[in-house]
Amino acid sequence: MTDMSVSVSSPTAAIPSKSLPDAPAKVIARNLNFYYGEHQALKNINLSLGTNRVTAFIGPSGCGKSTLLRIFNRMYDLYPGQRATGQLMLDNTNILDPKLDLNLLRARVGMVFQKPTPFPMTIYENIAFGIRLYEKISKSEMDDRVEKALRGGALWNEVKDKLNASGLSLSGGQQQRLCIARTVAVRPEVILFDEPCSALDPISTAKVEELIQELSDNYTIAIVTHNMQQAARVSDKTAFMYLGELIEFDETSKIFTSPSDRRTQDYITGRFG
Ligand SMILES: Nc1ncnc2c1ncn2[C@@H]1O[C@H](COP(=O)(O)OP(=O)(O)OP(=O)(O)O)[C@@H](O)[C@H]1O
Repeated sequence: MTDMSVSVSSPTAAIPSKSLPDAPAKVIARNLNFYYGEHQALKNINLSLGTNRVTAFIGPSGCGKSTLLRIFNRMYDLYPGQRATGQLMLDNTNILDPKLDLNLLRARVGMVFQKPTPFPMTIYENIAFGIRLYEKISKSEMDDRVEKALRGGALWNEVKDKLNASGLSLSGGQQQRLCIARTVAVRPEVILFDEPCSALDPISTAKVEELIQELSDNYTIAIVTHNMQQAARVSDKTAFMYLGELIEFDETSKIFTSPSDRRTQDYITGRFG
């Protein structure tokens, strides 16, 4: 771990906490474009997500961060008129292949949304439900998997005595950790976080950030955030996007201390966005 001092005078930048060696790519985007009907929302994106690394996506509202995240698990497929071109590889799988089994893709690439969205069922069932979609296992194996997932979501100690209570009875921060546990339960390889803390208080935010760092031991993570400090705290690499383009993509410490592009510097120092 290398602590870097922030050389850019900034109201928003924080001290990047880690600098790890490059990891092999888990996801690679080459000349990736995305269209909402006629509107081109992403222009020629080239980047890779390192295996078991955290990649943060930052940039002003409307620059295409969520659009990019939603391509990684083909979420856009649910909506007519939306299409991607170019290449997007998950290991040797072409994510954009029209013949791809989307259920399997979404088991490999899980997603946690901005607003906690537990299913209206018990805490136990919130976890078991997703596992049952993919696997047939005994009750005792399921009990085990549910416990492991809730531990993975850093929630087990808080809910172990009330697994039959409704997921909706939990606090917002607990609900978000339940959603993370639910995602982890199906053993994905990649986890996408779309502004996962924007509805949470600072204590819950800290817990989720800590959890994201722990999860990066075993999962490749992409996170969209408006919070500069959060990007600096949790990510290894940061991508700055602007008007549908990837402007700069580098080590998080580099982006927050000596960005190469003027627009990145202006954004992280709060001059626009
Ligand atoms: N369903 C949609 N139909 C048409 N255009 C859309 C749709 N969703 C997003 N867009 C447009 O695509 C562009 C990128 O939007 P996107 O939501 O990806 O940006 P973002 O960087 O995630 O923004 P924010 O930080 O506000 O969430 C914007 O110009 C937006 O208006």
